[in-house]
Amino acid sequence: MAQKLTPDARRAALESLPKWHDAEARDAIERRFVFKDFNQAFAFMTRVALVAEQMDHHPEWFNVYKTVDVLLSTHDADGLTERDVTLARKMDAFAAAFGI
Ligand SMILES: C[C@H](O)[C@H](O)[C@H]1CNC2=NC(N)=NC(=O)C2=N1
Repeated sequence: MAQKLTPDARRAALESLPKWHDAEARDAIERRFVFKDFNQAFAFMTRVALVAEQMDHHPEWFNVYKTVDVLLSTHDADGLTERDVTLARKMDAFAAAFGI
């Protein structure tokens, strides 16, 4: 089972994920993605969904029109693990393909 990141590992992970920030009141990280339109936002979500299934690791997210708010945390560990960092990197790569 995935282990929670130590404070040092957590700090290093966040430094390597400059577009993400600590969540309020949870051991989790968050990022807001704002796309050109809903079509691109949902295309992004579709691609992420397929990878999440492959990883068996799923985001907590909220979509309104072209905005996708994402929170990543590992429920089984009740906190941030390497799986969240991996998924964040994949999400950043997908978003970069849409120019954000
Ligand atoms: C049964 C299933 O493998 C587990 O519930 C998986 C599913 N997706 C998950 N996603 C996240 N974010 N955290 C988990 O602990 C987790 N566990």
